[in-house]
Amino acid sequence: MTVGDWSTLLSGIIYGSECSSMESTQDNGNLANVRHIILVMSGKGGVGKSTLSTQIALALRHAGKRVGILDVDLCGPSIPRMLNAVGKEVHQCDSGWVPVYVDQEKTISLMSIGFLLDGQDDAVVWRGPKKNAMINQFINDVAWGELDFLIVDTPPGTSDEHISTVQALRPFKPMGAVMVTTPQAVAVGDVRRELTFCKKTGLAVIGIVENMSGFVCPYCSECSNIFSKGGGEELAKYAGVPFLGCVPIDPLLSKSAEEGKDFIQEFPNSAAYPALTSIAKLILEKAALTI
Ligand SMILES: Nc1ncnc2c1ncn2[C@@H]1O[C@H](COP(=O)(O)OP(=O)(O)OP(=O)(O)O)[C@@H](O)[C@H]1O
Ligand code: SF4
Repeated sequence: MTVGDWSTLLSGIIYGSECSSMESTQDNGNLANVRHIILVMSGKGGVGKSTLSTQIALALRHAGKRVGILDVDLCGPSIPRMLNAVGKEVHQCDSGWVPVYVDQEKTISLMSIGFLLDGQDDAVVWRGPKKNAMINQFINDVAWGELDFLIVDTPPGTSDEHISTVQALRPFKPMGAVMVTTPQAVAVGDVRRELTFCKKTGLAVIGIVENMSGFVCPYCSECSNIFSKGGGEELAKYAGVPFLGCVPIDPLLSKSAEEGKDFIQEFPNSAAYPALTSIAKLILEKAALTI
């Protein structure tokens, strides 16, 4: 299926000439100039994959990197809202779709099915083959231009979307997956299954993040472990993969996600800031090793 076929199927794509600076190397495709591809995954829904994808991207961007985000959560695309990009339009050029630039400097770009739907209440009610075709289009036909990092936000579980994403990315040798869990045993169990998925599909695991790991009181800085603590670190030890850190529950983080604010820039003194920037730093160190 060609780009043109999809553009008649889905509204919201504008034909334009915005991509003069982003022509891809014809031989290698649109990901030719993307240095590191990172998937953000979890066996469980609602654990903070999109939040972490967004914040890791912002932290890498504030570290001076060019970053793209690909939202392959077809049924629940939440990143446009988190980056204040709802209602923006995807354009089309000779080499494919031009992603939406979130900032004026064009250092952070985003592609999401959210940009292709008529309205915010539209639902994607597709069977596997159509979802797979869409994911292949997202991976092969978005003209990302030069990026240091492409962060791929995935839906929960180990479904068709995951298999298609990993298969389509394989030729581009992704750096690996960041696994997100919450501290509870049920979430940790689901992430254990996700680790098995990575093993079976040959996807490296960059490390595990424990999100919503305690609540730091803004008044006295006391940490209450609302959902228990330590499940992520234990799982990392058990699986023999790096533990990337604990991100606490931070009301400023959820408020920023709701309002599309740049949390990393606006709240450097908040509870979640040190953990998020430390995760980005670990990713940068790991990327330096794999250049
Ligand atoms: N550390 C945190 N502190 C406070 N709120 C958080 C934190 N992490 C995530 N949230 C909030 O939890 C909710 C779910 O997060 P998010 O949408 O990122 O999860 P998800 O795993 O991507 O969900 P889905 O499985 O639906 O894709 C959001 O409202 C988000 O703002
Ligand atoms: S953590 Fe401390 S300041 Fe916060 S509500 Fe409890 S007692 Fe009060």
